[in-house]
Amino acid sequence: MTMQEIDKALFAAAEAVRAKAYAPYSKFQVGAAILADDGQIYAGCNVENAAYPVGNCAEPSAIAAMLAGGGKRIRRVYVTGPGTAPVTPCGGCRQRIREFADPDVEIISHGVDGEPLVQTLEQLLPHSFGPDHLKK
Ligand SMILES: O=c1ccn([C@H]2C[C@H](O)[C@@H](CO)O2)c(=O)[nH]1
Repeated sequence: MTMQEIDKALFAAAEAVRAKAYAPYSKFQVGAAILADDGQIYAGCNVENAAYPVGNCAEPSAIAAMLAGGGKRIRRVYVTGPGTAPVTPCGGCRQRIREFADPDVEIISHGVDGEPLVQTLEQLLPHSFGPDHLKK
């Protein structure tokens, strides 16, 4: 598969799961799709809650799907949401992606009425703290 075909598949997976997002409070449905080290695509949506702070973003849902499906490392991420502005992962999600991705992994942020924005994890989360820091 070419990179273009991979991104097309990631976009389609993010959009398919975004339609199922549970976002009755913000009405801001988000989908995230991960290409994992096993070659599979794993997707997840945001899941809000009446107790607002315990809702979760689409990215951790996709990470959970990856782990449940047998994937171990993140090779590429595609995030879709409403509007024209690129839907970039929030700070907490950048750190969650960091746990499973190398610094050069590209994250594509796409407000579906606008253009996709491609950035590396290093760009989104410079000088990050990660698992290596805990190794003696
Ligand atoms: O990258 C993002 C940004 C926002 N949201 C969700 C959280 C919340 O449910 C809604 C509005 O912030 O969008 C995500 O899932 N991922």
